[in-house]
Amino acid sequence: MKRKDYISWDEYFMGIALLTAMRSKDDSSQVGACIVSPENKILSLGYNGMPIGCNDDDMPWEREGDPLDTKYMYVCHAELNAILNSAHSNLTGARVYVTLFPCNECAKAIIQSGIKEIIYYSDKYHDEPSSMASRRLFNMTGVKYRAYHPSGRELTLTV
Ligand SMILES: Nc1ccn([C@H]2C[C@H](O)[C@@H](COP(=O)(O)O)O2)c(=O)n1
Ligand SMILES: [Zn+2]
Repeated sequence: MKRKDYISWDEYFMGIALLTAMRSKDDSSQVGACIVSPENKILSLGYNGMPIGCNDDDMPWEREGDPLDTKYMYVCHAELNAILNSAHSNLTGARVYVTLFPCNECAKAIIQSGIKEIIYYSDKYHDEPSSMASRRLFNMTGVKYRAYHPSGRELTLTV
């Protein structure tokens, strides 16, 4: 008999985005992104982290203070990393599952890459100018976005 309690595509890909986020060294926000083709094939993954070659232990992870001593000047966002990690894939018509709604910089990269849909888990910066600009960009360019509605299913991994 065919199993009935298999996970949905949305649960599967958001689950992978959440797992990918667990690689992040950022203390306050761990973000993961999973880019998926129209045929439901995973094209790329990314999480927020320092650029290749920068030692995580030598970089600032602070949120406040002298801008040069905060993480914001240096960290690569999950969505951008996922796009850059997919260098050999065509992202036209793809969708991205991301654990945090994209900032305006990632919104620009998403649009330019050809990704057409965003499924996001958290929208905790909804009222920040960065999120407002992202929505403006997505609305103008026809990129769809929707909140992920957690199914409540608990997935346990023993690693
Ligand atoms: N869509 C986003 C938004 C933010 N990030 C990264 C950038 C930082 O590492 C962190 C946000 O830190 P916070 O201001 O919450 O302390 O998340 C991202 O990867 N994608
Ligand atoms: Zn971003």
